Amino acid sequence: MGSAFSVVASVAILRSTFNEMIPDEVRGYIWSITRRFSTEITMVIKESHDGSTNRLFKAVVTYLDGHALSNSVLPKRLTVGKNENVRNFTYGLERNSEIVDVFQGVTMKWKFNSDINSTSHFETRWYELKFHKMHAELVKKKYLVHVLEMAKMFKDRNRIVRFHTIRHDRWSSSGVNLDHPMTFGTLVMDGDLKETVLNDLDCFRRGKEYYRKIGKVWKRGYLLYGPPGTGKSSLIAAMANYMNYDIYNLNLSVVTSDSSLEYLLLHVPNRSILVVEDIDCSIKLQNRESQKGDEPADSYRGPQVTLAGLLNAIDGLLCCCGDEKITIFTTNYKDRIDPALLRAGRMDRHINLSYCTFSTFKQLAANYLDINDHDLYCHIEKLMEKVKVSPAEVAGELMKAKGSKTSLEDFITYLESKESQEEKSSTAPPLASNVDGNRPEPQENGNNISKSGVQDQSSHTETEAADMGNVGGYSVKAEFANIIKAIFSKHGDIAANSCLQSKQCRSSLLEIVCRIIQKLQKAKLKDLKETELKSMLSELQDLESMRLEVGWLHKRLDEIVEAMRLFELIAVSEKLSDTIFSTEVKLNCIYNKSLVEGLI
Ligand SMILES: Nc1ncnc2c1ncn2[C@@H]1O[C@H](COP(=O)(O)OP(=O)(O)OP(=O)(O)O)[C@@H](O)[C@H]1O
Repeated sequence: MGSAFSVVASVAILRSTFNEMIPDEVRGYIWSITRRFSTEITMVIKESHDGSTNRLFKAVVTYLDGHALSNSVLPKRLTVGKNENVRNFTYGLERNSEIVDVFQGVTMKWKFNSDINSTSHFETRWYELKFHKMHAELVKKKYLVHVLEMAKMFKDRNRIVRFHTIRHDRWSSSGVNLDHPMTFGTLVMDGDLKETVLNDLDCFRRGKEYYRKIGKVWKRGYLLYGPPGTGKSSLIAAMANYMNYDIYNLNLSVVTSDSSLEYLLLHVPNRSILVVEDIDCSIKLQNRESQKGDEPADSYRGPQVTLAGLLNAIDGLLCCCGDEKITIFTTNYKDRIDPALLRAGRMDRHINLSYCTFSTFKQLAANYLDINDHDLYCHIEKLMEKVKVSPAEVAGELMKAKGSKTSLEDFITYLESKESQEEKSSTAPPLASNVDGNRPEPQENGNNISKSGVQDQSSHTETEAADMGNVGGYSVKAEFANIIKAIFSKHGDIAANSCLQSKQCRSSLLEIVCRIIQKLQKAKLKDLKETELKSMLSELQDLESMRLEVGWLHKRLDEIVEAMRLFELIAVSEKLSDTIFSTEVKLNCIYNKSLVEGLI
């Protein structure tokens, strides 16, 4: 111990003697010689660069906090804090402290420095990055980019989702922290619906290159539908937390004009979720002209947004401005929504959230009561086959009492009283059942619920699949399931060799093929427009560049184009020769036939 002290003391004496005795210029020269033989390079990353804030400096702060300070041996001193808008504690280096990061097996030494100007008291801060000079290319080309990318990821992960509302036709300036506890861990869903939604979101998040490649705006639209209390708002919160996107709540009833709506939508930033709740109610707006006519001019206080305005604003925004945006519409009455709003490209996925099944009840009981099984479950299961009950109702009942047995008993009483109420109402004369007005019962599957009110579990599963079908492991809209089956049986799995790896992305490609087939199925040659054909052909080219085997469809489209041209020629020709006449007879066959005959 004593000898260690004497070594340190001698070094200190030597250093001060060196500094005092040797003039500045000579010292500088000696250091420059030493540096020449040094194997290390030092990069200095200052807080400001070329007179403006240095993005790299900010990224280093976040990177070291999120990566190096959590993965390496901690320095002896570090700073720690927690700001309002972040989820976790944030750590940083203290002045003059160092930390080592390892990237692709190479050691990167970071040091934080700061200096306070004695007159202006202005603090200058900078980081030093030291590495062996043989790794200079690695640092320049890869490591710094890695720091920037990781910092962005850590920042996104740590930020709290914010909720924005509208005030005077503008988004509230910074919104409020959402801090909603609902996650995909606590949200209960039937069957593999949760997994399907998660896969869809993952695929979307990773889809930047894919969307760019196929020339589409990077956006996704979801329609959540189902009776009240089945988890539509909860799913939105879970999605926002999962994606870490802010929510922009578009309450159409407070927007005063179509142009304000356009402005609002244009100012939804990237990586956000735009939510329009109860879209069926908002869509009544399209009739405001007629409402105005029925009422005195000054009594009309209704919203000023039209359906056309909404469609334009959504398409305008999504087609040209911004990236990575999700739009969600919710409704209790899917059949009341104008089909224009639901068409593919606007709402890509229709997700049906329905009444509780016994399986979802068990998930809720596990969440709320910490139990996985109970003697009373058998009785509950039988009752739930007869009584429709929403997750919100189950949650409400399970929260009432403390003990699990009491809770379950109370829940049974609740189900029994619902059952007897439903029996009474189903035996009541028709007039009596209409006494409460003519608002139909909300749809759980896009169809009216059966009169007896008994939840038919099998039809529930069937109709749920009506929105998300599964063919050969591909999750596609059920309306496309039969088309895909027909394609696969004639041409095999045309997506098997696609350059896209995930089934979810391949499913989206298959849906594009189905959409083309569907258009052809509906159209006759005389109705087809050249522009439509061109857009189908360019979609096919995109699909082929993704190595989808659609040559057979391409060939048919070429034939149709050819037939169209010939027919136009005939139509303009004044002199019909015999040959042309016989061609026309042939063409007329195509003209009146299904355009997909023999194709699949
Ligand atoms: N699927 C679910 N998983 C877990 N909890 C749920 C679920 N659905 C509903 N709940 C519980 O019920 C409450 C109300 O549900 P939520 O507001 O999400 O339903 P909703 O479908 O949006 O209803 P509404 O159509 O009336 O707006 C939630 O706060 C949550 O506690």
